[in-house]
Amino acid sequence: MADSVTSDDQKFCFKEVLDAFRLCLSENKEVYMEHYVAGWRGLVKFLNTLGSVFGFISKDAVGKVQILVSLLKGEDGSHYSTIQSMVKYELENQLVDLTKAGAHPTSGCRTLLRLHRALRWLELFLDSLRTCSEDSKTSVLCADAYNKSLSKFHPWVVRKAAGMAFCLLPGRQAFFDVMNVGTTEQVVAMLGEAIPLISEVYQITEDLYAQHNILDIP
Ligand SMILES: CCCCCCCC/C=C\CCCCCCCC(=O)N[C@@H](COP(=O)(O)O)[C@H](O)/C=C/CCCCCCCCCCCCC
Repeated sequence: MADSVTSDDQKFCFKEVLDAFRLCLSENKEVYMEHYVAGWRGLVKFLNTLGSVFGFISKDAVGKVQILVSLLKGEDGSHYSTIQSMVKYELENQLVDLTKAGAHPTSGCRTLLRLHRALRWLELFLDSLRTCSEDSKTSVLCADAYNKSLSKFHPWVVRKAAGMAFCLLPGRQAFFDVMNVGTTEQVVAMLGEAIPLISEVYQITEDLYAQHNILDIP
């Protein structure tokens, strides 16, 4: 794993994100933290190509990825090898603030929940990018996906700032070019591979959090 999640010495390549999410699931459907975090690092790399107006989003995502990487590399790292083991360990050891913000603002469960909610936005956004027409506006697709998912967890000021940033998104073709995959047909095919993987990781995490009643960690 590279030292810095902000390192942008490598060009973004969507295949990296696809590979990370492909490696995320174990045979018995546990979600490997190392690959989950690698998927997010790849996505942040893409976000960083969009310019400083997206800096506040990138900063938040990078901060959360860094928290998870620190836990994974820390002395209790063995408990963080999968999302399932993290939830078990943190709940059994009272390391999560369950009802109100308190002693554990950077617990793995809380931090991952924020990224998990954003993963639903990603799934919806990628699906609309995959199926949209050539002249569709990415700003509208992104806002629609956001309004159907992540926005309900954000206060007005964040929703407003995100909405303004979306207006500055490049067009669909520029998106596809930055993905570094090849022709439009190849991009669409790769999105078709990635979306079910992302969706499965999302659903397994959602079910796990629901089962432990931790979908509302403050
Ligand atoms: C062409 C295909 C590739 C598409 C690649 C998309 C790349 C997206 C990369 C990262 C997505 C950003 C993930 C943001 C995580 C946000 C987590 C969150 O909800 N944080 C809030 C709550 O945290 P706490 O305060 O409770 O700790 C925090 O308040 C948020 C602050 C920043 C604003 C987040 C807005 C998110 C908008 C959705 C992402 C839009 C990215 C557009 C780029 C296409």
